[in-house]
Amino acid sequence: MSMATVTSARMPQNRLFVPPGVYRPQADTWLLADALSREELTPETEVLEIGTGTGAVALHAAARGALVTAVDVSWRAVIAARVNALRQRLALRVLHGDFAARARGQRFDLVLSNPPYVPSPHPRPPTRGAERAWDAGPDGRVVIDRICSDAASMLRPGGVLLMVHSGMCDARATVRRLEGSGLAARAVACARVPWGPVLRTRRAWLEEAGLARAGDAWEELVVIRAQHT
Ligand SMILES: C[S@@+](CC[C@H](N)C(=O)[O-])C[C@H]1O[C@@H](n2cnc3c(N)ncnc32)[C@H](O)[C@@H]1O
Repeated sequence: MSMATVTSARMPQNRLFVPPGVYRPQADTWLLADALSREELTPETEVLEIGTGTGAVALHAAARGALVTAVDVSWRAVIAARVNALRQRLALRVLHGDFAARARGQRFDLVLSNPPYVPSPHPRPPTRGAERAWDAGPDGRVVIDRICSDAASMLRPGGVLLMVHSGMCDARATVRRLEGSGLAARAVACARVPWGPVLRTRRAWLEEAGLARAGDAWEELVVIRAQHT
């Protein structure tokens, strides 16, 4: 597994429309995009991006010719992704809603996600507001666990899930869960990034919850790749 230098070199970030309340693409976005760059895509490859935000990663796949569907619970994100697709003249189907409801009954060759993964003192993730992009319950795994549970049914045989999340929310548990549903899973990339403002404001709670040690200032991001056998 390589420790990546995360760059936005492959992504036209300056051309992205990022309205207030929509997740601004950052290190985790680029790490997922880098992992995506290593996957083979053809015009027949059907891709689903769960939690598309601005559509940055989905558009990266669309620019390589894949047939891409993106889904997000946030209407603002849906509109941003549609605007960004129009601006870049790329075909992208953007659906509003929870991924499980919108992907039900469909199978994809590639499922991508940079889901909410920040541990939060609140027992349940928020149902509205910008925090929906990062807050994921006390262990940071509420959405990750749901994606793990649904991965096998969303993928075609041979299909691949690429999911990025924080080392703080137990990447090994993700690998175990995915393997438990019959997928071959491993970490394929990681990057160390400085704590952002959300983690910094939660320092006392994270330390008390045993998710961080005093003085921690760097977070490890991990991309898990899981293949349907
Ligand atoms: C960390 S942001 C990632 C955005 C974008 N993919 C990126 O990497 O820049 C997570 C996104 O997931 C969306 N989201 C959260 N829960 C979701 C769910 N259950 N179904 C679909 N989208 C969800 C949020 O609204 C947010 O846009």
